[in-house]
Amino acid sequence: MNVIEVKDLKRYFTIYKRPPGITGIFKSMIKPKRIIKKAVDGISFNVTKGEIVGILGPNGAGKSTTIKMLTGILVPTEGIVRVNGREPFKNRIKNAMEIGVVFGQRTQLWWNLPLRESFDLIRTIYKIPTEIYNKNYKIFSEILELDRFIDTPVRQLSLGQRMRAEIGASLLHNPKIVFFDEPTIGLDVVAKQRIREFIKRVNEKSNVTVILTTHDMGDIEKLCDRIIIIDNGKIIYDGSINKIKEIYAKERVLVVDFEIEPVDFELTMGRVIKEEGTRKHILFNRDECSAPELVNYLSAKYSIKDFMLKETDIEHIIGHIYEHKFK
Ligand SMILES: Nc1ncnc2c1ncn2[C@@H]1O[C@H](COP(=O)(O)OP(=O)(O)OP(=O)(O)O)[C@@H](O)[C@H]1O
Repeated sequence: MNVIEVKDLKRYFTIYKRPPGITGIFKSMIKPKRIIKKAVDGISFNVTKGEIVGILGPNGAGKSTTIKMLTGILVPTEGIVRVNGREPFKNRIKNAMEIGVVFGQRTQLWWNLPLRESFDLIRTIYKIPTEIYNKNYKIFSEILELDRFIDTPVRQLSLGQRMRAEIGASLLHNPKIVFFDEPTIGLDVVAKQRIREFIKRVNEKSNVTVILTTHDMGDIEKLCDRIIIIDNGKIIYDGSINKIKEIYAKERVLVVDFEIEPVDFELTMGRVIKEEGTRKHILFNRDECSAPELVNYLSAKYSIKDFMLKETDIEHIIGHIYEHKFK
């Protein structure tokens, strides 16, 4: 069953550009220069109940704009968007009752109130029956350890504590779908793990559909069955992570430590994807050359201290897709 349906969805913004300098100010007063920014430019996808879908893309790709249309915050310029069978921007209140939303950079909690009172307000706003509230709070608190800071004002919470609180808060009313915009941004490794564990558990136990945007490949690998990659407002990949890995399975990375920084470094096979002092990460395709061939080539020209062969990880793969587009 599709809980989200998106068809040829577009959102354009009109931006007024002012030429530089004083003359620019006058010019823009007489005839402002209008530019249409196609933030989301005709995307289509469906999501079925219980899926965890990661929306990925470089900065400015259109991820947040997509989430904002799905949650009813933004009205689309064109196209169809349905969440739980409704158009979110037309049914904002009904929609809000059935979804949970966390924008990593913003808070839905009351800054000056202790967390407990923020939760109480959410219980009242969403009319959550006491029994459900108590049950959810108990489960969430166990994994997210909310009791440790439930009486602390939100403004005094650390980023990790606040994100645990935000994610717990977004699920108190048993939403069918949750939207997380960068839920682990700025968190340390342990806090990230705890949040991922929690999302996974709620998804498995309650079959909640999860849509998340992230730049963190750990979130993607640990959580998502499926990824949608957006670039320039268009979908360039929609499918499983495994499929992407298979496509890129022929690629390997040779990490080479040189004795000294090579002068006029040249490569006739593969390409450098990362440099750290005298260490270079060279990506090559096994169909085009073998690792020994590459090592022989390099050692004939430069002085090599050490080398190591690596599978391409998801971070490299996604970076590659962003740079070259998916074919
Ligand atoms: N209100 C707005 N007015 C004008 N342009 C906007 C507005 N909101 C977004 N944009 C533009 O639309 C494009 C997509 O923005 P969006 O925030 O959706 O990107 P994103 O993929 O979420 O990026 P990031 O990873 O940096 O958060 C960007 O070029 C952005 O500048």
